Amino acid sequence: MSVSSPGPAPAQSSPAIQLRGLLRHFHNRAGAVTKALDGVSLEVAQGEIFGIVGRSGAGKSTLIRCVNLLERPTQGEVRVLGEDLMLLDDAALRQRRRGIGMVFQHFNLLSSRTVAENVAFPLEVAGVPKAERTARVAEVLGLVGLAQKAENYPAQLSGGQKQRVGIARALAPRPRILLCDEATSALDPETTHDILGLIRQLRDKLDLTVLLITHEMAVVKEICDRVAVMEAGQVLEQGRVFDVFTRPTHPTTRSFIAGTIGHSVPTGTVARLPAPRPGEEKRLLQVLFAGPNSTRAVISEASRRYGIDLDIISGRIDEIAGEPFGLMALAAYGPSTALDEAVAWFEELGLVVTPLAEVI
Ligand SMILES: Nc1ncnc2c1ncn2[C@@H]1O[C@H](COP(=O)(O)OP(=O)(O)OP(=O)(O)O)[C@@H](O)[C@H]1O
Repeated sequence: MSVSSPGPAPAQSSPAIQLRGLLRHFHNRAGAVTKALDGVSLEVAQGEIFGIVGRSGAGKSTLIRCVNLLERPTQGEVRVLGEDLMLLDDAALRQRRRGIGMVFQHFNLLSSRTVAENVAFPLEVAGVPKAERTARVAEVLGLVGLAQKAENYPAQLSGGQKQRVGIARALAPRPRILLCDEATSALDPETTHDILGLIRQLRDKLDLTVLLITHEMAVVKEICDRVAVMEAGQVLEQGRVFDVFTRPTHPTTRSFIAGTIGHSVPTGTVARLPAPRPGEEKRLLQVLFAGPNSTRAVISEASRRYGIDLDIISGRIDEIAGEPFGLMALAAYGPSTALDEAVAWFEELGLVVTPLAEVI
């Protein structure tokens, strides 16, 4: 048995992963049903890093486990590299799973084995001859920057190093697809950044397709090309990360994003803002803008059109995958209806307006 790429070569145009109408229902003893997946459809293109984000219980783990059929959907279609996995017998499925590597939150390393032995494990299971195994282990440990640690035991490694071993083990059988199940959730922010950087590098170098699940929008912002936002077993929205961040359509997405790119406005500044005049209101707003509309021009025009005052409290430019977007905190003063009209006009122009209280 060799470690050459498992499974049939895909047609170039077919998506790496296609999920259609997935249902996964769990029945408890009392007869109640949990719809962990309630009609999920999505496609991940070859070479893409696709994120699934959602709160605890949204159905993310169930979904990612359906991709290699560790979890069998109650209904729906799971296609990987164009092939319907649900139609395969056990032996064929075991073989295809070698083409789908998996990385776990808690690394799942065997403590009694060295780093090299952990990485060799899936190759042993696949019956790869020893010499070939040794060469491949050295190669993947080099890829993840752990060549010097081959003879160490997991207990001698930091969390980030353990995850590098987890990634090397997943890559040893030369998968085309890498599933990452909260791969950085047990790591500190700096190590998270390193591991995400490594995953991106490996995607580029090995032409991998990566599907990751996370509860952190910051992870999505840092590494993903596209994202699906999940809640209660359903996909609320999906699209390019830049579009979902700058034009979220669902309140859950907005609240996820708010926590990630939200404003920090000094409380003293807010406290010093003047009170509204009688018959007027004061609203503190965050305005997110991307694309052709310059905010400064939009803000002065809104003042003129609606007879309101708009004071800029703070502003900054952020970016996702090199594409810039602006964030501005505004204090808006005027009659309630005029403020409503101005906000509606901003939104018509494609700006995303959120009460500042929701983002600080
Ligand atoms: N084996 C199971 N038996 C019964 N219910 C389950 C099972 N696995 C998951 N569930 C339920 O399905 C729903 C989705 O769970 P899932 O673990 O997929 O969510 P998640 O988004 O990954 O959350 P977390 O991040 O907390 O793992 C939850 O309500 C969970 O309790």
